[in-house]
Amino acid sequence: MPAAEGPLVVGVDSSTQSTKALVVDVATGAVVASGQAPHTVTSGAGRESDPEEWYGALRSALAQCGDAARRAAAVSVGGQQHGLVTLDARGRPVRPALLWNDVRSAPQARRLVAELGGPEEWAERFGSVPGASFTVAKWAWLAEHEPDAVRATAAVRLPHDYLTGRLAGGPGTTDRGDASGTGWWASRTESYDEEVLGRVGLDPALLPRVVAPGETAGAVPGNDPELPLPEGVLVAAGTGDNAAAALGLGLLPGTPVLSLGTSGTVYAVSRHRPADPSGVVAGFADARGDWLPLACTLNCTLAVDRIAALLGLDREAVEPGGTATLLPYLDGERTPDLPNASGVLTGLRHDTTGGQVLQAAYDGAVHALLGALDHVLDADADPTEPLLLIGGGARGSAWQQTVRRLSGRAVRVPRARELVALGAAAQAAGLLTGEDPAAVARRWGTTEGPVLEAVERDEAALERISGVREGAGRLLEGA
Ligand SMILES: Nc1ncnc2c1ncn2[C@@H]1O[C@H](COP(=O)(O)OP(=O)(O)O)[C@@H](O)[C@H]1O
Ligand SMILES: O=C(CO)[C@@H](O)[C@H](O)COP(=O)(O)O
Repeated sequence: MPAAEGPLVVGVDSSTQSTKALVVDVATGAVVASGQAPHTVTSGAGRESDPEEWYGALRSALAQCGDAARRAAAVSVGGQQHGLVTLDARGRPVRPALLWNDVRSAPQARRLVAELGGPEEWAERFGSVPGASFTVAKWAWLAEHEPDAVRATAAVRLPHDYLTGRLAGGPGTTDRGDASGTGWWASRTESYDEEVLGRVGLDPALLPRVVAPGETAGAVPGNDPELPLPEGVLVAAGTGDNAAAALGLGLLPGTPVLSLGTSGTVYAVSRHRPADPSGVVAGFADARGDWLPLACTLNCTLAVDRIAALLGLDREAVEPGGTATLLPYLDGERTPDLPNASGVLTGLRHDTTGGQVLQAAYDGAVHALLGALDHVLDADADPTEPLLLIGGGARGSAWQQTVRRLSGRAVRVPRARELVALGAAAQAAGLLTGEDPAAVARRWGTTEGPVLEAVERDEAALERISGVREGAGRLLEGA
């Protein structure tokens, strides 16, 4: 790894499957050390993860960075959005966190939307119509199913809040980007909404202070001998992982991003506060003071990898042609809003090959994301602007070619791999230098990488998938 010129900062990505840490040179953006450690996520009815394990993974990822982490001057955490972390009076988790992809809270979300004025009112006031992923629905689920856990809760946090709190100590903070995915932070007023909190019986005193963009969350007190960071390291506000990636790309309004990770997301930065009553677009805030309209699917890389495993194929062993259509809703789905759906495979013939079925899985996953692309972009966005492709899946040729064929747009694949961790690093760098974190990332050249030229959009495949989705009707609603 290259020698450092400037001060060093640490950027952390605590996502669904793992924690990744990068030590980055503020002067050049060079990654001088990195580490990664996995998380355990439950399978079955729900999706839960132990916050203590995330902190262990953070310590382990930092330890892999060796001496570089011990020389860092600032740190920041980007975390998976929406997860409900409940802490007791001593700051310990009351129970495992309920994650963004846990669909058990779908009935609570529907009830809340109906009780508080319907989708238009939610979109106008909160920027989003909450589904099962939103923290408010998870809290309502917990109150209904585990009232003892709710009674034992002295603090409510999001995943990045929890880790930021473990690093900085103190009473706890969050930021506008991650707060905007809770369903109790109103984008209209940029503050916690007492009416919705009252409705779900959550005392606002249990929530963290929302620090302003550029404000510090504190400094590492140096009381954890197993944390390989020096005492006094500044801790930046941190944010949700998608908002962190937007920082890491130095994103300007109108440039679309498609992220292929555990979740699939499509988003853009906007100067206008989003308010989509259809619920397709979540009207998140970004980490700088703008907005981040975003659509998210539950079934992306893990679902396609699972189909490849079922077929006994390598994930790249796709074949063109055929009539197979696959809706890969293995975990239920969020976009479209079908929390109880399961996967659907149709259009099989005697000559259908396994490779064609695998290609159909990629097509189904990408179709859901591209369907939301026009909704996240402002009317003035330039349609010739290349789509930025990021996340673990962006490294795969089958993913790249599927996005290219179904979008009809040019696709840029940044060489920089960990955009969430880089965005957190840029936020930490901004805290040190006073620069805008997105400008830091642009200075680092994080979007540099090959551009795949646009090809003609495969309208026939898109229409076939839309037709199957419409025709599947009640099949997709059942448990
Ligand atoms: N070379 C690759 N080709 C295609 N997919 C990949 C490749 N490497 C990793 N992936 C996929 O990326 C996923 C992880 O993406 P990542 O963005 O790191 O996850 P997370 O959303 O949890 O941060 C894995 O589940 C895997 O399917
Ligand atoms: O719920 C959302 C966005 O609203 C997800 O994007 C989560 O933030 C999880 O992200 P990854 O683990 O896939 O990065």
